Amino acid sequence: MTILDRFSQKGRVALVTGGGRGLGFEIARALAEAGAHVVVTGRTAATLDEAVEKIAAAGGSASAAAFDIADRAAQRAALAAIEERHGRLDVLVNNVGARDRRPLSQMDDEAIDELVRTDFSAAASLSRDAAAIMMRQASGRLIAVTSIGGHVAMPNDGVYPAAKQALTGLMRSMAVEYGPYGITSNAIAPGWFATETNAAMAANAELMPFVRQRIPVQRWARADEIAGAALFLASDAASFVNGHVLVVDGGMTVRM
Ligand SMILES: NC(=O)c1ccc[n+]([C@@H]2O[C@H](COP(=O)([O-])OP(=O)(O)OC[C@H]3O[C@@H](n4cnc5c(N)ncnc54)[C@H](O)[C@@H]3O)[C@@H](O)[C@H]2O)c1
Ligand SMILES: O=C(O)[C@H](O)[C@@H](O)[C@H](O)[C@H](O)CO
Repeated sequence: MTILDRFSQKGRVALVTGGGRGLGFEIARALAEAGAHVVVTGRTAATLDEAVEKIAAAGGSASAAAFDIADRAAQRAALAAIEERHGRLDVLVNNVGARDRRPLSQMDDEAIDELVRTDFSAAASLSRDAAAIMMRQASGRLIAVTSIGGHVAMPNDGVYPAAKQALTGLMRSMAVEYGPYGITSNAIAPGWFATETNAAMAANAELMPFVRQRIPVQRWARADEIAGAALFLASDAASFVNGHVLVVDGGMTVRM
């Protein structure tokens, strides 16, 4: 077996939440290109169908499951369908993350709860139920897409960084709890990526002096620059990497 073989996802089944667009789509595309069957989830069936078509057109294998990530019954149904159809689940990427760019002082109780439910609690229940399948196989990969938000905080960004840090803490607990069962848990913490959701900010020329000053590589990341980190953590090449946060931010958080 060569080192490149250790990156292969052949014969594996992966579930990528929020895989219809943005970073989730790039992660799904990479896992499929490496040989996995990838199930992408999200709320909009048409977006997911388009993602599945793109992956299939490139020779990959994918299917879609449309549901709100916070809907626990729908989560369980999606996992049951994967078990029934494929008999296994090798990789879970908790990529869904809602954004609420408001200071805490402007967020009411419902807004706080909703953000935590979507960005943290949904990943906790889905990971628990996915890990139950992975424990029966004695192998699996749990990957959380967190953020540099929380390592550092932006003004007017009240709760999102806290939800992402909660997800980081969960990843570490899972690394300890599930490590004995052959399941690794890791996080990817992206910096500033020019995905659809950031399109207006990425196109804003007034922000570029800040970007050049704060990000050592002096630019926004392309969405596909997340893919290598995800494939690595999902692969046998990362078999002894457990409980790690892989920061992908062009050096933004290490700059004084
Ligand atoms: N783009 C960045 O710069 C950046 C930086 C750090 C972290 N992140 C994180 O990376 C992840 C992907 O970000 P992105 O830029 O691709 O954003 P995005 O908004 O395009 O992706 C989020 C995905 O999750 C889905 N989603 C959101 N709420 C959902 C819900 N309640 N139920 C089901 N699906 C839901 C969206 O439809 C979308 O497919 C997020 O967790 C985000 O917090 C992004
Ligand atoms: O943690 C995050 O999700 C990121 O920081 C993103 O929100 C953006 O890249 C940044 O805020 C600039 O728009």
